[in-house]
Amino acid sequence: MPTMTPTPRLQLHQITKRYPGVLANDAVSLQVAPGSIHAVLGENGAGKSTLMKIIYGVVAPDDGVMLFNGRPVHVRDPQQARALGISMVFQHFSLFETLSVAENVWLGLQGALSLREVAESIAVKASEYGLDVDPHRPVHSLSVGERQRVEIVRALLTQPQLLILDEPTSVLTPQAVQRLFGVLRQLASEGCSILYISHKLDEIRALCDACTVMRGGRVSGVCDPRQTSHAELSRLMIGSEPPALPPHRAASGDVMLEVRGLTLERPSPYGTALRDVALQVRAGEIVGIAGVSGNGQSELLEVLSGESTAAPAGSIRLRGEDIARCGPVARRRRGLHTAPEERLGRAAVPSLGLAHNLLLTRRDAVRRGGWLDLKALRAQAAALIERYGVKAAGVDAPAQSLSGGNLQKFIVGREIEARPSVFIVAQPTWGVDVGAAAQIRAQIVALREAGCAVLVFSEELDELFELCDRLYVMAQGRLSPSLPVAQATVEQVGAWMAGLWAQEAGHVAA
Ligand SMILES: Nc1ncnc2c1ncn2[C@@H]1O[C@H](COP(=O)(O)OP(=O)(O)OP(=O)(O)O)[C@@H](O)[C@H]1O
Repeated sequence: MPTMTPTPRLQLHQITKRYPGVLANDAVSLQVAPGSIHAVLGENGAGKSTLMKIIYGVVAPDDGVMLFNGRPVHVRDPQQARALGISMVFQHFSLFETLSVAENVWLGLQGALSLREVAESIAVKASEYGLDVDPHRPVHSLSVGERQRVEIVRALLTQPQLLILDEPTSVLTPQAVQRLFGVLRQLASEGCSILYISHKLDEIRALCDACTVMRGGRVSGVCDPRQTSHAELSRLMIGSEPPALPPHRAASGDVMLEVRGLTLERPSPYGTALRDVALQVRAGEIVGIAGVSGNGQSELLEVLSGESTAAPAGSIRLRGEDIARCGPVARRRRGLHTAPEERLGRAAVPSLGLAHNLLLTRRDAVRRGGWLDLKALRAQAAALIERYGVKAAGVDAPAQSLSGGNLQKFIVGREIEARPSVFIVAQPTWGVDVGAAAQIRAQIVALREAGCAVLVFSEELDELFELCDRLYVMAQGRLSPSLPVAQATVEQVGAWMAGLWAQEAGHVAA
């Protein structure tokens, strides 16, 4: 007898995947209808990315069956997945740094088109979906947000029947998120199914028509997110609602970090020049830098962390001392710690164990004469893993074996635990589940309460409004005047993100 429902686009039965020490997927079953936008929700390390990689042929399951359009398939590699009509946008990008956007995409298409044709189709696709991507830019010059747009355009170019997105909006602005949702709804209405991994419950409820929740490698629930409240989703995922932030304390202290007259030519032809940037961060306050990525944030972050020492002498002061020409080690010695936005590569050595990754910025286990106290180092890593709820096979688990959110918790924790007097962090809760995000924010607030001066770069306005006492907005290499969060509105900050603060003379607060 013919069935009333259409053949599912994707069916997974009892998919199991073991890694040393963890059962990443434990008999997972999941079904996605044609044209459905299906959310996969779960705390960090729940097994979402592993499951998606199995569907896309990056990881082979130990057990289980996959059907695509009703037919059993064994997807051996991503090339075969794409041939079937499955495309994926990864959480960690897979672009070659030294190549241009078009060259990267062209490589993936295996010579089906000329490079010029690829560049043209990228430009067409990008403008069709309102994604700002220049095919000729070299990838190394792109910010994280820009790279993500490239990945999305690249996936769309393959005309997928099933598109997998692993936290696609984590670095997009609110406007760009809305545009992306428009794109995804359009794709779905054309019959393309979408698997959508996200930690943002509001997005899932606004976008998705089905939701599979995972916990500890298993499916812990299936629901219609449009009919499920924020609190219920939270509970399904982490067993409770995330705690609210402790209240703000009023007084702030001395100026700890001061930037004045910071003008800097662009470090590469595609970088952003900094123009007369000025900011202050006082002890006991959290100051945010809002703005769309690619507007000079990475350049500012580099000169603040000491990764670049190109800032003019006297333009960056720590407690009044000129540190513009100090490297990162000298800055850390003076109490300034930075957690950059790119976790794998800049903040962690992917192949190195977690304990050894502590050594990148922490010297607590280094004894006189450079002797390394391995026992102390491992104990330090173990304590961090425990305190921040990092899911990892142990202190020697290589950084690259951690799920995105868990590595994030480890790195942010590593810097917070250093008890810095000035802490600079970019996208502190990128890819982190709601429970862990609340925990990281609470730790940042605790740092402030202990008198630390905190500077947070984030593209998430909600996060900045929740965390910060004051905000600056960055646009085209310039920094707006500072704005107390209590007086700021999303609309105003949005307008400032387009560089429009100059027109609001008189509105400026100190
Ligand atoms: N290559 C690997 N080697 C060893 N363990 C791995 C590997 N990849 C993933 N794991 C482990 O499998 C588990 C599931 O990880 P996965 O990346 O699928 O989680 P996730 O739900 O996507 O998390 P997140 O939200 O943080 O991205 C984690 O405990 C992780 O440490």
